[in-house]
Amino acid sequence: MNKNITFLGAGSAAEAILSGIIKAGIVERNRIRMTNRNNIKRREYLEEQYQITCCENKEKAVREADIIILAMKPYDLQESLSEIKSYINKQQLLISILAGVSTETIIRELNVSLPVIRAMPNTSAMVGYSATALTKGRHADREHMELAEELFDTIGTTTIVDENDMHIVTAISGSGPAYIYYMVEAMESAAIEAGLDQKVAKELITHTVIGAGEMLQKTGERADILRKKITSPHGTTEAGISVLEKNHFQKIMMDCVKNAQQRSEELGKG
Ligand SMILES: NC(=O)C1=CN([C@@H]2O[C@H](COP(=O)(O)OP(=O)(O)OC[C@H]3O[C@@H](n4cnc5c(N)ncnc54)[C@H](OP(=O)(O)O)[C@@H]3O)[C@@H](O)[C@H]2O)C=CC1
Ligand SMILES: O=C(O)[C@@H]1CCC=N1
Repeated sequence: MNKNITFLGAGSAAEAILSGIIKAGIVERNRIRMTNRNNIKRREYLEEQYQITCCENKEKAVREADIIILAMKPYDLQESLSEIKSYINKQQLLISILAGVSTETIIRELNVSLPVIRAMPNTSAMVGYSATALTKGRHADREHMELAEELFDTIGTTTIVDENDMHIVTAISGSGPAYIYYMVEAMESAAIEAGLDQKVAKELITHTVIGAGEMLQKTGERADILRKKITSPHGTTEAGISVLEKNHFQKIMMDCVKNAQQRSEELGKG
């Protein structure tokens, strides 16, 4: 990809994407720039770790970019856009990964008919497994979307969705890895409490999660069917699941997703 890419924001989401892009080798390192608000140590770490250019000067980084990736927190958006507003031009593509924030909000804040793509990746980008959802703003065309797909395909899968669906998408695949990690934390605690070595527990649980994911993908079976195949009558799985059922685990998970979705909606309102 013969494009200069500038990240505005150098936190965990930006690093996950950066790391995936670099591993894929789709963009030369000297074409990638990263800026943040003021954390110099973070910029030094990223420069050393990835051999890219990190800078404080946003003007040069933005003016020379073909693709600008917004990766700051939603509440830092206004300040960030006001800093770069005068350096942006319509030939550039702006990709926002901000939870909740619509393409219209960005277009309005910039007051320019700029192509904007909204993306919701997740941190599994770091290992090439992001499930990224993409949607385009009103000034973006097919070519812009294809460019965004080309970029995000290097860090996992891409799915085009309606912008109205971005809140629920953020709740399931943006935040989703955290729910899995939370469950893994509890499984590890139970294993250690039962006397299992921590390393052994981690190894077994990690492969269990990977295996379950692969089963969902490769068999194409519904989750409830796969679950039932493990649940022998009067067996251990039934005993375990009965506690989840008694404690309304599925309702809790649904509430968890709904709350995340609502939070995305709130973030979008500013
Ligand atoms: N974490 C995740 O799993 C995912 C996050 N997202 C989205 O990505 C965004 C970033 O999240 P995350 O990486 O977790 O957050 P972090 O807090 O880790 O990073 C935020 C970054 O934004 C920088 N920043 C703040 N203000 C400005 C500014 N004015 N100009 C340039 N950079 C600025 C910060 O710099 P400094 O440190 O100097 O203050 C920091 O590098 C959020 O909008 C989130 O919704 C999307 C998908 C997944
Ligand atoms: O927690 C957040 O707000 C971000 C968006 C999706 C994942 N992390």
